[in-house]
Amino acid sequence: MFNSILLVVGTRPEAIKLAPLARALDALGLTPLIVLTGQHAQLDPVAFGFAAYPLLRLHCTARGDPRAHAEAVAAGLAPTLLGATRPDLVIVQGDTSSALGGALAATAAGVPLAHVEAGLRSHDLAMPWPEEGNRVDIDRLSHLLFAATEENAANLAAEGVTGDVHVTGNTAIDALFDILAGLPPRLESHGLPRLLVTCHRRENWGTAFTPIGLALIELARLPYLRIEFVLHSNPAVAASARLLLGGHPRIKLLSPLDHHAMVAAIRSAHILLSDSGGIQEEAPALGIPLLVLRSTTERPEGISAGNSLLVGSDRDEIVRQVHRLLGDDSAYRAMAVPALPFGDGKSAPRIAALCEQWLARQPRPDRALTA
Ligand SMILES: CC(=O)N[C@@H]1[C@@H](OP(=O)(O)OP(=O)(O)OC[C@H]2O[C@@H](n3ccc(=O)[nH]c3=O)[C@H](O)[C@@H]2O)O[C@H](CO)[C@@H](O)[C@@H]1O
Repeated sequence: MFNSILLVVGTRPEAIKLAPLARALDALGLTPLIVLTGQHAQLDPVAFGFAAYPLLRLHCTARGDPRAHAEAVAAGLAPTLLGATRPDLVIVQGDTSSALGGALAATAAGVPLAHVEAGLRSHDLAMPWPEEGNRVDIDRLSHLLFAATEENAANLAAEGVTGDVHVTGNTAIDALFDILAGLPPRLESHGLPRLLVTCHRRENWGTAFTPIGLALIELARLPYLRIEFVLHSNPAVAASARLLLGGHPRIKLLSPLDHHAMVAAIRSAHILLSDSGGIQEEAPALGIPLLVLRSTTERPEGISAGNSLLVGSDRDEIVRQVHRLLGDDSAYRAMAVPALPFGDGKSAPRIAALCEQWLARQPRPDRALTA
C-alpha cells in the first residue's frame, strides 16, 4: 500500500533541513514528492539531492507581502492536493511563507499536515515577523508536530495544539553531520583569527544594517583579525552590505556558499557573527562561539548551552563582545565547547518512522476493501 507524501520546499534552509527527511522517507519506501515553491527562485534541487525524487515546481517567487506569497503557494498547490494524486500527508518545515502556504493548502483540501521544526517561539509576534506568526499558525493546523527540543514541545503544550507532538531533534544536525562526514578532519588553525559574518534577517535590512556594518568597520581596525562576510542570495539583502562594506581592504565579501563550503567556513572560523536560525543550530554542534545579531531568539537552547550570545544590532555591543572573546581566553573557551542542544543527528529517520506509523493508523478508503 503506497502512501504519498509531499514535502514543501521554498528556501535554502528548508531544502537543507528537508533533504535528510526525503532520504529517510525514501529508505522506508515512502518516496516523497518534492514541491519547489520558487520562493528562493535560484534554489537548485540537485545541490540538495532532490533530483532523485519527483519534483513539482510552483514558480511562486518571493513577494514583498509574505501573506500574499503564502496564498499564492496555497493556490498553486491546490490542484495537486484536490486531484486524483491526492497525497496522504503534506510536510512543511520551519516558518517561511512557503511553509505557511503548504499548511493552508493542506488544510483547505483536508489533507493531513506535518510540521518539522514545530514549537519554536520567540514569544514576540513582531520579532521575527512574519516567521513567529507563521509558526503559530502552522502548528495550530498540524496533525503531526515534530519539535526539535523539549522547550519547543512545552511551547506547543502551552498553546494547546491538537496534533500529535513528538520531540525529535532538528534535522539541521542530520544535514550538518552528513557534511562533516565528507570533510577532512579540522586542522588546528595557526593563522589569524577569522570572524565569519552572515546577516539576512528582515529586521536587519536597509538602514537597520548600518550599526552592524559600522561595527565591522571598527573591528577591521584590528590588524590581526580577518573578517569575512558571506552575502545572502537575496540581492536586496546583500545590497546593504555591499553599499557599506564593498571595497573595504580588510573586509572580504563572499558570494553565497553551497552548504558544504559554508559548513567548512563555519568550522574554521574563530568567531561567528550572524542572525541566522540555522547557524544558531550549527554553531553549538561545531563548538564555534556565535554572537547572534538579534534582540531575541526562538532558539534559546544555544544560549542556555553557553555557545551563543545575543548582541542585537548595537554597534558598541557587537564590538565589545568580539573584543571580549578575542582578549579573554577563558571566556572564549567557555563558548567553544561543542554541544547538541538541537538534536543528535538522527532526527530524520526518527521523523520518517513516526510519519510511517501515523499513516498506518489512518483509515483509508481502500483499506476497508483489504481488511
Ligand atoms: C526566523 C528564523 O530564524 N528562520 C530561519 C530561516 O532560516 P535561516 O535563518 O537559517 O536562513 P539562512 O541563514 O539563510 O540559512 C542558514 C543555513 O544555510 C546555510 N548557508 C548559509 C549561508 C550560505 O552562504 N550558504 C549556506 O549553505 C547555513 O549553514 C545554514 O545551514 O528560515 C528557516 C526555514 O523556515 C527556518 O528553519 C529558520 O528558523
